[in-house]
Amino acid sequence: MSRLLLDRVVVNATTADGEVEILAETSLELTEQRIALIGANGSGKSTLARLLNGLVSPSSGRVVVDDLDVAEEGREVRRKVGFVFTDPSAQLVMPTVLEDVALSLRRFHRSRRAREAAARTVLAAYGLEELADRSVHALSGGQRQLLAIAGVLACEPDVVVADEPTTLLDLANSRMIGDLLLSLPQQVVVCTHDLELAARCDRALLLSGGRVVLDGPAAEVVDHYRASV
Ligand SMILES: Nc1ncnc2c1ncn2[C@@H]1O[C@H](COP(=O)(O)OP(=O)(O)OP(=O)(O)O)[C@@H](O)[C@H]1O
Repeated sequence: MSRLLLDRVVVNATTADGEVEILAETSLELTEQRIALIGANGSGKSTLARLLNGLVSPSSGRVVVDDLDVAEEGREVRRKVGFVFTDPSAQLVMPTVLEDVALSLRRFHRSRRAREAAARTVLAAYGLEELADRSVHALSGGQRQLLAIAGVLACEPDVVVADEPTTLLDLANSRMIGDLLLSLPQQVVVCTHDLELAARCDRALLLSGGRVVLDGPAAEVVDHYRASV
């Protein structure tokens, strides 16, 4: 597993009311395979998740992935840490399913032919091969999220960070995506309101008001959170 380190990280944001703290000073070391970030809307889960691949920068402190400082080696870190958004449309940019996965693979294969062949293999691995020539806009929500995750995994990241990946999905698709994420060999950090999914992780962090207020075995943290709301 990778070692994800937050060393005295603070995140501030500038708003109409001036500078506000959205993540209070946080130091953490994440080495478990499956880690859930839970807590109410606006508690700071996405901010914490986005720090891990440089989508959010700390106002002070350091974020280190293995031995890479995210502020200095963002490009390398983004190769190591794949990010799955709540809304897969944010990461599907090409007209067809095949072209979209092929685009993710441009770092691995120079020729278009090789990229498309590799993309077909990726699609087959996720049961999406029959949709190869379909428009990405003509997929169901579950298919779209599966495709977005396949595109991230095709780049062979060591860590997958997923920000509420099941929020827009129905029950069956949210189970399918949750099961997939938890079955990955990679390290997975998932922000979620799905407490069943969170409880199946190894470790959970409960956030409230921009702070980690509880951190421990996932089932215990989830039980505590359920009892407190
Ligand atoms: N760039 C920003 N500028 C101002 N405020 C921000 C910014 N980013 C986040 N915030 C605020 O910081 C707080 C934490 O936001 P964050 O998105 O991390 O919460 P969250 O726990 O992921 O919420 P949700 O469950 O609703 O997605 C919220 O009050 C949000 O409005």
